[in-house]
Amino acid sequence: MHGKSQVQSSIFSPDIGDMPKIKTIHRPVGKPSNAPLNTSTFTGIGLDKDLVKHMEAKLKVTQPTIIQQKAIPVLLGPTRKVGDNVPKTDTDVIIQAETGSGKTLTYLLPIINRLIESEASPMLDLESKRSIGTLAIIMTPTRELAKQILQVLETLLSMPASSITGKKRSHWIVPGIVIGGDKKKSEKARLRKGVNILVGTPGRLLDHLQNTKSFNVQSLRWLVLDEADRLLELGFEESMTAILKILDARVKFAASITSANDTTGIWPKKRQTVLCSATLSEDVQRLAGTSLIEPIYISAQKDASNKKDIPEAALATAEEKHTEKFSTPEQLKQNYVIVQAKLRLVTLTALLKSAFANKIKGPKLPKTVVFLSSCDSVDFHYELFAHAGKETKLELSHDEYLGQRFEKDEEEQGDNDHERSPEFASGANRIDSKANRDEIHKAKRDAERANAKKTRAQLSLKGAVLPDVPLFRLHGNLAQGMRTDTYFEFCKAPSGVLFATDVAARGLDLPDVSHIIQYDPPSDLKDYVHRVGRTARLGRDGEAILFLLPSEVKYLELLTAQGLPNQEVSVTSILMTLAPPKSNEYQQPATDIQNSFERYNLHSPESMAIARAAFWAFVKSYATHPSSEKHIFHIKNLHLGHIAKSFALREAPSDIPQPKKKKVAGVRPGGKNVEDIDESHVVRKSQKEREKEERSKPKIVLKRKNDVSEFAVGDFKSLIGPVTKRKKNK
Ligand SMILES: Nc1ncnc2c1ncn2[C@@H]1O[C@H](COP(=O)(O)OP(=O)(O)OP(=O)(O)O)[C@@H](O)[C@H]1O
Repeated sequence: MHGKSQVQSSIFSPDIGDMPKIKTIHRPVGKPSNAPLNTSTFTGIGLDKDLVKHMEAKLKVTQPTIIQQKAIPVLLGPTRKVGDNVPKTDTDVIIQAETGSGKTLTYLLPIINRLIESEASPMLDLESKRSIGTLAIIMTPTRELAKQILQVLETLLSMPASSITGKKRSHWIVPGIVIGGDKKKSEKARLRKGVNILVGTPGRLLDHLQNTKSFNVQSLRWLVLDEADRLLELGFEESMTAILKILDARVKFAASITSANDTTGIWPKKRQTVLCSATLSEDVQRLAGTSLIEPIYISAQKDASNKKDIPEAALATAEEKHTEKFSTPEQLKQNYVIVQAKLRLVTLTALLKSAFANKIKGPKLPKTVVFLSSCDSVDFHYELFAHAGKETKLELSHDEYLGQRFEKDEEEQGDNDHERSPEFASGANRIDSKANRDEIHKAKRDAERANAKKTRAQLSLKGAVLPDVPLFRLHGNLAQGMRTDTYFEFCKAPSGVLFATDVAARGLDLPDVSHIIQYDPPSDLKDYVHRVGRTARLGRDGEAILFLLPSEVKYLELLTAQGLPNQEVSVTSILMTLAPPKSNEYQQPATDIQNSFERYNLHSPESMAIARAAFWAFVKSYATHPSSEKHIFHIKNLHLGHIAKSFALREAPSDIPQPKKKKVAGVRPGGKNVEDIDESHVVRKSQKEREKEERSKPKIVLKRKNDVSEFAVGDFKSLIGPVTKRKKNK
């Protein structure tokens, strides 16, 4: 693209005409549905007094939420005898509750409670405590979620001495973590010493089960699958099947342990498996196959399901009418906006600008997560918002720009050196050789790149587009250290924008997120629920908005069928926020923003390369929507020239990037583990396809139909599939 003169087209074109009218669910913002109840206490539902006191002091958690009230007594086991609904023996449990309703404490508290309860048992002497190995494993789909759970676990286990016995409680319970990206050697050493409650991601956990001899799981009593539907889905199937097989073979329960046997009666007699997610339904049993034994299903949903909100017409089949629908927090405001591709980028900018301009004066600072479909797109938007607007004004092609800059630099240099250099004084340097010019150019570009790399290695940046707003990014291609640090930094930040892939969609408890922007719709409907669930947590307010292209408007039907409420916001009302005070003129400011973004791309080969890679990643991830959504998301429906505009490119790039990934500071070179698979790279199947497949399989596995990796695609034709040619009449 460089060097070619490019046509700068307007982003505003005549009205796109009438849109099909889709019936959506209008639900007024309701009372918080995932907040703690004021009618119950933790001791009332059977938890140890010391543990409750400690939790109140450390986590400021005083009253249980609905799911905690329902599930904790069951998980505390039959010996506690709290409530009438506790089964007589420990059974497997499926827990389903809205995002941000405290599911982590729901399963952690009973496990810790049962461990500290048993510590007085003479059967569990100090020696056996040490040698007993891993008693609980908690599996999660992402490393950040594993770290978050470990943090909560460590906090809960830092209990002071008991007020009754004077002894320090829970000190013998050792928590630990095994995740991809961390050093295996140090994990091995910790496992050798003994980790009683282990949090991990499937790939690394399997690695240790296969290769770390000292990893003792013989006494395992709890296996928790957090975000279970995701773990039982595509991408994790091989690891999960292998893990369960190994655990089943190695866990020999009480028979192998003489001193710490089950006479205490406090721990489950055999392994208890707990599945947990906001998007689980009873049919997950079918996915989990033989790994669950007669599980009981505990849901936080009200008995009258939210199906009553769903227009009858949206429930297509009798089967669907009886299927549990997903639910989102009642206090969450959910909007959508239909935006033409050319206007996407300026609309996103307007939305962010207005959120930060208006709210910054309010009592609470805004904190926003923008979900994108690929790592490259995250990098592009992060870089763009961090650096655009700082460049010199430019209406030229890249080569013209460099040429002009060279002249300018020379003049500046000439001015500066005028007194010192006779050559400059005589103007001899102006007719410098081309070789010399190229050398200066190269040196300048190298310096620019070195600078850019330096800033990119930072965890957050501030740009000119959203002044004073720290910008973050999170995706699976970042180096692990940077991923972890960014996650913790964004948690701590009082305000900011996080550009992220679905790596941030599940389970992350990012404090005080006020806005969610789904700039690219998710490739799995369940992820819609998880993405919006990063806000409106634990009874707090929150707002989410979904961007749709005019050709994607039927996606609203899918949301409606799932009982997900949505209200339209017009694109004009968003762009209008760019207009100067007391004016309705928004087209010029929007055009200026678009132009400044395009100039930024033109200003260096590196920014251009990032934009082009993001463009192609977008197109490729578009191809990964499941077949049931192909009538909505099909590449044939995309106007590539307009999509290019949304990446601040003046034309759609004609070439597809080479398989070798560009090197960007902080980005991990090559090598993906299972848990790094970005959602965008996986072709998902429809519910029906999965069910059909599962019926024919006894096991946990779901086979990946077609893994479209970021670079697995050769050309545009291969993305849109085979085209049948008509035979020519001879
Ligand atoms: N009863 C409670 N009272 C106050 N705060 C709570 C309570 N239970 C949990 N929390 C806090 O609420 C936040 C959300 O909890 P958690 O991350 O477990 O939600 P979740 O249901 O697992 O969400 P997701 O489905 O998104 O994973 C955490 O910060 C947690 O400490």
